[in-house]
Amino acid sequence: MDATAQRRELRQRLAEQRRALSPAERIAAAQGLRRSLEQLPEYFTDARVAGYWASHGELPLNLVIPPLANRGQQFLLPVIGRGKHLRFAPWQSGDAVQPNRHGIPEPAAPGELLEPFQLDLVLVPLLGFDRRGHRLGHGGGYYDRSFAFLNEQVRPTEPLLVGIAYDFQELEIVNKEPWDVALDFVATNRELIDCSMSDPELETPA
Ligand SMILES: Nc1nc2c(c(=O)[nH]1)N(C=O)[C@@H](CNc1ccc(C(=O)N[C@@H](CCC(=O)O)C(=O)O)cc1)CN2
Ligand SMILES: Nc1ncnc2c1ncn2[C@@H]1O[C@H](COP(=O)(O)OP(=O)(O)OP(=O)(O)O)[C@@H](O)[C@H]1O
Repeated sequence: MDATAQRRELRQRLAEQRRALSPAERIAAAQGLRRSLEQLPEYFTDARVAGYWASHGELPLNLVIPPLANRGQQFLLPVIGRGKHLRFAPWQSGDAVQPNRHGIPEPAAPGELLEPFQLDLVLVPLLGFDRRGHRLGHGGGYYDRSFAFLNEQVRPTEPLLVGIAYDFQELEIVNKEPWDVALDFVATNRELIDCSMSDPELETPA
């Protein structure tokens, strides 16, 4: 099996595993995720926090989003733009949404669209991750394209990228492609992982 077929099979296995969770497991995970994010000071202080509308069995952010508004922080959802670039629209509970081309809700009539560099903290959806912060997504390359500018900067910087995942989405090694943008942290239902602290032994030789 070639590398592309392997990646496809891995994506399928991870997506199925996620979809097979019971409602009780999903609720428990959402509570665990909130506790993990509460370990991250930026979650309490950053002015502009982007997330996602959970679909395909993704870990729900519904316990993570409401406290932001209470603290006066802005929450934003991704909007698919031209050339597979993401922009981000402020969204509050009750604001109208409409499905994008993948069937995922996005703000229907955004008053304002922010560019990725204008964000402070981004909660990034993913299918698989490793402790170095390498990420396996749905294969659309949306996040890699939109945050490619971070690869020319010393990390961590703003925006801070925090992958959001169930613990079983952790992989030993996610092979890095040249265009991949690494995550600074991963927050799971069990822990907050600081990817800059990852064991250098895990680094693949150049
Ligand atoms: N909740 C959420 N919103 C998001 C993302 C995400 O991963 N999760 N994205 C992250 O990039 C962007 C949308 N990208 C997506 C890319 C592919 C698929 C998808 O369903 N792909 C199919 C296979 C490809 C296809 O035929 O479209 C699949 O995985 O079954 C969904 C979203 C922006 N919004
Ligand atoms: N900065 C970039 N410029 C041009 N093409 C890119 C860039 N980043 C990614 N791509 C393209 O997007 C495709 C998908 O990339 P990849 O498999 O890493 O997506 P992903 O991170 O899994 O998806 P997503 O970010 O949507 O969740 C790649 O085949 C690559 O050609």
